[in-house]
Amino acid sequence: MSDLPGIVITGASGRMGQMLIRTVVESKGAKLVGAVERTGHDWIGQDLGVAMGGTALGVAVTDDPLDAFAKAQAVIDFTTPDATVEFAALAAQARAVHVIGTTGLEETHLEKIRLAARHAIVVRAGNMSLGVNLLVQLTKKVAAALDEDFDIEVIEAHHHHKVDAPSGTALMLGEAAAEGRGVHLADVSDSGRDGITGARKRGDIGFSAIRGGDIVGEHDVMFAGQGERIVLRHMATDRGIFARGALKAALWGQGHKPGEYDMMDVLGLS
Ligand SMILES: NC(=O)C1=CN([C@@H]2O[C@H](COP(=O)(O)OP(=O)(O)OC[C@H]3O[C@@H](n4cnc5c(N)ncnc54)[C@H](O)[C@@H]3O)[C@@H](O)[C@H]2O)C=CC1
Ligand SMILES: O=C(O)C1=N[C@H](C(=O)O)C[C@H](O)C1
Repeated sequence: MSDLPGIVITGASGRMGQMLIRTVVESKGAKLVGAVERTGHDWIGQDLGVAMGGTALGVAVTDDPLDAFAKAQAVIDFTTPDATVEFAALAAQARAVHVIGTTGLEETHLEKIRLAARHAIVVRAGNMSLGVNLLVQLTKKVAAALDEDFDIEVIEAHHHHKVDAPSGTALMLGEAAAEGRGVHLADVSDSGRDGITGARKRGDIGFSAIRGGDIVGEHDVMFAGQGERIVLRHMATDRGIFARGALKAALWGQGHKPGEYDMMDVLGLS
């Protein structure tokens, strides 16, 4: 057995789960030691490689997360908010780094993750790609340089399966714009325009969401002024960028102190 860090992937059959499995299996810096799916899923009990339509990987898919986490140094989790909260407590119990990519988390979920992070290393980000994390920094800078004569709009587009809006990335970008302006996003966020909304309020940060087809993830931050517009854009065309970022976070987390970190810490951008 190699002494590379052992990784468990939760939500193994999902769009991100399968991409993460391929990324870990191909990596020279980590080994796959477990795969978790929800109780009742067809893949439970099957060899993961076979379930994915390939050759056996020697890892059986399980619905017992604690048993899987106990064998791992890190858990990479792109599932649902309720599952992620459950996994946060179990990863802390197993002393495994918990990398959270799940979006759509509400304050009640975030509070439970914060509790787990008192005893565990948690790395959480609504987007694990290098490009988006750079875009967050750029957004903060441009927002700080411009005043409220420039209206800020965050426009995102995703595949038709996505269940949450605004996307986790759009919220990161909105937070960065608000921080650049020195305001709280909660005080200026406008995400539900429909009907007679009235004119745009000066200083608001607006969000629009497109859902369609197989769009992996696209984000624009628009600064719209009089006679000119600045648009910062990121386009994801391959989920591998998120999976590689998540694996980097799992390895970075080894040996760090308990606490909640993000990709800015991992990428050295903070
Ligand atoms: N932070 C980032 O860079 C990115 C985040 N995401 C987020 O990751 C999440 C998952 O996205 P997708 O893979 O597209 O969704 P998906 O629906 O394809 O996959 C989710 C998987 O989680 C499984 N699952 C649900 N409850 C479970 C439980 N209790 N135990 C074990 N498995 C469970 C489902 O069966 C499914 O296989 C979403 O919140 C999405 O927004 C997606 C891409 C990048
Ligand atoms: O659900 C997705 O697919 C994605 N979710 C993340 C988000 O909510 O921003 C990241 C990426 O855009 C893909």
